[in-house]
Amino acid sequence: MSVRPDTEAAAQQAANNAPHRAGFACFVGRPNAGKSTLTNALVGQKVAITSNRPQTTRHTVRGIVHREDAQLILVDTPGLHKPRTLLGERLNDVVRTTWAEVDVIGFCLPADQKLGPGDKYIVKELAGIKKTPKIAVITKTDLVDSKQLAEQLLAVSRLGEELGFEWAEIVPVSAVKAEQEAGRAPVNKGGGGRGAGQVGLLADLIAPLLPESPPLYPEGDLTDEPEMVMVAELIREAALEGVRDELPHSIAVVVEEMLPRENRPADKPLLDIHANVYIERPSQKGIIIGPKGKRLKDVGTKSRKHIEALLGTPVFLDLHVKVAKDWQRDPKQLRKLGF
Ligand SMILES: Nc1nc2c(ncn2[C@@H]2O[C@H](COP(=O)(O)OP(=O)(O)OP(=O)(O)O)[C@@H](O)[C@H]2O)c(=O)[nH]1
Repeated sequence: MSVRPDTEAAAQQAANNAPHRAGFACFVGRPNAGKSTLTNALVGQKVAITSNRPQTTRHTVRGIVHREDAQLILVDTPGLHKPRTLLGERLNDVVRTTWAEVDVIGFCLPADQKLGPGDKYIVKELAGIKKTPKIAVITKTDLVDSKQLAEQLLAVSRLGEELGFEWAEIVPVSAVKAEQEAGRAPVNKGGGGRGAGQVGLLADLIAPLLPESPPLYPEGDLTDEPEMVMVAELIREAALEGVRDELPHSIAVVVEEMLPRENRPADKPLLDIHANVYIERPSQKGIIIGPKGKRLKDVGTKSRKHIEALLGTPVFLDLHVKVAKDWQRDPKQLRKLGF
């Protein structure tokens, strides 16, 4: 008999005897650091909104990783940044409140970007949150060679020392590699995903840092974000694609209504979704709608596909573009738009 099965059996035995753990973790880092992509890779399904534009994550979206030994609830926060508007200030408050409440904080630093003032600003703020264990996650490792990666690992370790604390762990990951491996070894369900992407390893390292607790969510739940908010985020993500640089921060989406279409045969259900895309100025309307309405139509087609995948039902999506004048600066409008 080979040694390996015995070792595996022993590990399994230990896992069976170990107390179950459950708790919250959040990923922080500069915009575009790869936080949402990492959340999705850990959960194994698209729950957080990703885009190659900074600051796309506005709502706190939780992804839930179910494992034999632990349940990890991931809270995805917006990036911390210098506030220029009322919205910016509120977002930063959300971030700090989240940090103080979670069991583990993962600081994400892209492997291909020099550790800069933005990262130092965030880590300095993190150093102030003494009791929460902090893990440094070097993301996007597929974009660099081993020498560059080693330098980044050293840089982040030194930054911790400079600021007077020690990282609980420093882990390099690649969500892209993990995704490529996903077909062979899913991370969710525990046990899989220990390949070159190292996303499963990250979950292994976070799990022991969580408090002893039975699962907090039923197995199979991947997120507790209300469906309407998730749907709105999927539409906003599609609306952000390919628009001019100044526009992303001006787009908000509110789902007004989600109702099953009446008198449909039981095997052919249809969900009617009415949503408004809000922009700040009338001049932005043309950009969103596009020539002969083509852009808006594309936004509808694209987001509908994602929504149908999320909800598991065919959808009729009715999109309207509305102007909410200077909504980012107006407290009343912000409340109405869900901030
Ligand atoms: N090559 C590579 N690209 C990645 C990886 N992870 C994320 N990206 C890309 O990096 C960009 C930003 O990723 P996000 O996950 O949206 O980043 P974020 O930190 O959530 O961004 P904000 O929501 O703006 O804070 C996207 O274009 C991703 O496709 C990775 O492991 N490898």
